[in-house]
Amino acid sequence: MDDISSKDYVIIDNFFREELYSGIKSFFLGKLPNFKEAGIGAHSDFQVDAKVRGDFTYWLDRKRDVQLQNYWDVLDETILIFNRYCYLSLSGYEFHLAHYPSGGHYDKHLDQFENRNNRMISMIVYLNDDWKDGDGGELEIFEKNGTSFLVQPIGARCVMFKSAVVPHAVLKAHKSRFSLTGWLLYQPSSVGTLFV
Ligand SMILES: O=C(O)CCC(=O)C(=O)O
Ligand SMILES: [Fe+2]
Repeated sequence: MDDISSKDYVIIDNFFREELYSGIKSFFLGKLPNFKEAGIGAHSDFQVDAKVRGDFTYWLDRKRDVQLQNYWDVLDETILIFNRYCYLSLSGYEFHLAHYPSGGHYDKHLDQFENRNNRMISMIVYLNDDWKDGDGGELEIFEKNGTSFLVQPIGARCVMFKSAVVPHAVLKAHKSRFSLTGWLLYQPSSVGTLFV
């Protein structure tokens, strides 16, 4: 929490215990046939542009995806911690599973949309069991001082950052890259309307 206040981001390894990790991973693999090509922007701005991003996503729904109950519990706890220690007023979230096939990437961007700024915290947990140097797919985080650094998408690693101020990119993956990515919102996502 101190890191996200001072540096705008935080990286936490082993964010999920083993059992939760494998539950989420098998849920992910089961849903793979239902993933859709991801777009950029919200509302009418929504567009699919493979030049900008090359991932496929599956939006989660707490009521429908009850197999993820333990994950929803972790999320509730995370939101409570942010509200208590960082004085945020988070009251909702939106999450999707993401699959970058080999060759997939995401150009440098911010996670807040121009016409919808309720995304406060971006939260990514990687689901890649044996990611190695050379597999690509690193998350590049751009810091305030103009430098950037790379984060390997290794299993159970969680990256959180302030959605409005931390530019980031996903470098080209050289094999399938899996993640659970979402945003903690200061209003429920229905206010800004979801896209699929
Ligand atoms: O998967 C990642 O490392 C980042 C994904 C991302 O930037 C996004 O979905 O907005
Ligand atoms: Fe992003």
